[in-house]
Amino acid sequence: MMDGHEVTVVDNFFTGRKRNVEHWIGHENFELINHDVVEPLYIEVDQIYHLASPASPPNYMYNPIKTLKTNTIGTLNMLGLAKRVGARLLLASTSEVYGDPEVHPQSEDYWGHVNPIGPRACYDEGKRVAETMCYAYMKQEGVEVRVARIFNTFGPRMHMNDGRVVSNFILQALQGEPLTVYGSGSQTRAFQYVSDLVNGLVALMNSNVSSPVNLGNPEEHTILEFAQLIKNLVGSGSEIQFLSEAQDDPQKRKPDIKKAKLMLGWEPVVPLEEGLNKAIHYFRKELEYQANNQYIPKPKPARIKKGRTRHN
Ligand SMILES: O=c1ccn([C@@H]2O[C@H](COP(=O)(O)OP(=O)(O)O[C@H]3OC[C@@H](O)[C@H](O)[C@H]3O)[C@@H](O)[C@H]2O)c(=O)[nH]1
Repeated sequence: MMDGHEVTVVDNFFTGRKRNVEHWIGHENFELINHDVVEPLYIEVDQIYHLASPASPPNYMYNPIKTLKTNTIGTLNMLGLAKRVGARLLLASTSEVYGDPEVHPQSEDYWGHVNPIGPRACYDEGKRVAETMCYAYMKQEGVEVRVARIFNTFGPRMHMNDGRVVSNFILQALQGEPLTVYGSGSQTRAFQYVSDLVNGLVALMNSNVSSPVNLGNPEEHTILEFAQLIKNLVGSGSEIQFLSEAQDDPQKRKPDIKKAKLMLGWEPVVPLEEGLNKAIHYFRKELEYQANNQYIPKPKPARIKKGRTRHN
């Protein structure tokens, strides 16, 4: 919008919130539509960032059929829209297409190791078939597609109840509650800050690279190291609590970003601690906001019917 583009945001608010975009409402280049991409959408656009789908494991597992519909029917609808209006479509795919990887770090030519009937399948397989659909539309219909395989990302405006590890640990540390580590904590992840991802998505959309590109920060940590880091940054006395391991949890994950560096001239620039401090600041404010804006329903006073005076 700041570059002069007109932006239409389409959201069904399943995991998104109007508060996240309220500062744009009224801007001449901004429009917000409450719509679910599982239903067809008729608008005129020249670029489509197809970001729909819950991305947090507890959210996408909450209603796996809906997750599948969003990633299959929703993707078909967005590709149909792209075909009709001649728009370019960028699919937000995921590092989860690599499943519990047997290759480390993961580069784009790795086909992945996914359990097609496990609890994560609605998302992993949903995104895999969404990629397949993109390339079918590209080959058969000439639709221009871009595919970003997004690795773990965090930042301000994540939902408090998102359920992913960064928001969970920060909120737990801020509230003095135990940091919940699933399994031994030896599994690894690499976290990128949201502004790096946004820059990568825009660079990919405007590039001529139609094959999949990893977007992530390659700095890898174990989840236990990560819990300790967040505890220190918050200055929290919270304990670390070990809970049972999540089923099919990928044991290691780290992006190989050579392709993004070479073909997009992109790489993450926000250091982990700087990004985490921004997220911590945001969640501190959110907790204050929540404490001051609790909606406490007041019981309605009983309606007393005016009695009629009976005259005999
Ligand atoms: O409270 C928690 C939450 C999570 N974890 C662990 O932390 C690791 C990261 O878990 P998250 O839920 O944040 O995210 P995951 O890496 O499992 O999945 C994510 O991967 C990449 C994206 O495409 C997706 O948005 C998301 O599915 C996992 O090993 C998980 O078991 C905890 O130890 N404690």
